[in-house]
Amino acid sequence: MRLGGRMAAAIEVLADIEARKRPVADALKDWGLAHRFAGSGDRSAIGNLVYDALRMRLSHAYLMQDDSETALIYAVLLRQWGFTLDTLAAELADDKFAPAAPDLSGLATRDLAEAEPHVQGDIPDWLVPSFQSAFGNDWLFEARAMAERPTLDLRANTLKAGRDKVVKALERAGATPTRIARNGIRIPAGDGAARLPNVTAELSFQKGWFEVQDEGSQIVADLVLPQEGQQVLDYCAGGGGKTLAMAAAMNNRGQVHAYDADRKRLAPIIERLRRAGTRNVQVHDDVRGLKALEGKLDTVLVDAPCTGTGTWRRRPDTKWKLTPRNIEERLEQQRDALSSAAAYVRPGGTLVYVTCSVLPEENDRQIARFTAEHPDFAATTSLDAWDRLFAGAPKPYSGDGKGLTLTPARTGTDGFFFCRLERRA
Ligand SMILES: C[S@@+](CC[C@H](N)C(=O)[O-])C[C@H]1O[C@@H](n2cnc3c(N)ncnc32)[C@H](O)[C@@H]1O
Repeated sequence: MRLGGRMAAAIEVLADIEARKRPVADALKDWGLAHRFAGSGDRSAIGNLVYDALRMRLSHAYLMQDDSETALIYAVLLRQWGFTLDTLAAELADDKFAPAAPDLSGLATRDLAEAEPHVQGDIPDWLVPSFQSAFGNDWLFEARAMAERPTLDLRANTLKAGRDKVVKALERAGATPTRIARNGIRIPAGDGAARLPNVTAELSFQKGWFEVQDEGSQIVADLVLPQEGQQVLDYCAGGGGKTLAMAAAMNNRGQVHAYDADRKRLAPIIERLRRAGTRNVQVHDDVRGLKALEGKLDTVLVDAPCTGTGTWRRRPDTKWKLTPRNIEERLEQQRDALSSAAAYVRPGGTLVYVTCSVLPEENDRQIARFTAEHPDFAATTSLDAWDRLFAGAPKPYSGDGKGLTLTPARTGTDGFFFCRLERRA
């Protein structure tokens, strides 16, 4: 397919997402199934157009004075993919599938600096106060970085292979060590139609040498500081991203109990543990199986259900679907998960709270509420652990050194919040 056909396909997919309120991945997959002539390069270029359009939907619409799918896709090419009006016109000149160009004059005449701040930052207007509260004067800079394409991050599984070995195995894909996480590997996002390599098809992946995991997720798993021989509970284990990282950090010694209230989310963990060569993880899909652990564990991690604002780069559609009610629901779920999980921490043990959100409601304020309701727990500093583990690395946001917030702009990762609490002995 040429560019015009890819643009037309992206417009069709965007319209489908809007009309049927569908997840992007589902809409793209269906388009691929209905258009089997499209090759993998076409499909990933169409995916890039769709995701890029969603990341910067508001600012594109403002400059184009038009929020139609066609206007958004033209804006992607002219604002994000490096085309000029002339090079784009030349590229589409004899392409019969190219969608008719909308009015493009606004790109030259309108000034984004005159738009409302939330339009400049490509975030919903009602979230501006939360962003201001989280980042102060940096909020717009932070919001903009959340509208960029993310890198593909991997974690070397030290039970099977060191980072250097994985970097070498993935040299062709442009893999390099990450800046902060000690076992992290990064593959650049690429520009325009560039396709990310399918790393899970690599033999080294099948052999368990690495996992796909954002660097921020690796960092927070490291900050849990799981020690060899300890008893750890991953109370919201999901598919096991952090379970696997902690089990490897513990060098297969001690025990990680992995539990999730949702069996379907937990299911992939079995195959992942097998591939990774992990031998110190016990998976629980029934909370009754945790009864004997009450008050006994050294460390309990609550990687809480959250709005996922920290992952907007990867799932930009969720940015526009989020409602205040969703936040309220998540706050309740977080509160439940935290107070249930706290029961498993031994006196003198540690409770760790993590979200992949940057909203203070879900982070510092949730911790303040928890400690007010549970006076036997106190938040402790984590900045010293950060300095010890990641000396010389950029630092996360932190008002008091206790709650740490990672962001695309600050740490070059997805957005994450981390806070360690100690239970009085
Ligand atoms: C952010 S995800 C976990 C991601 C996972 N830790 C990882 O690193 O891949 C949050 C998980 O919490 C689970 N969850 C929500 N409420 C829970 C509760 N009250 N008890 C246990 N798990 C819960 C959800 O099913 C979901 O899988």
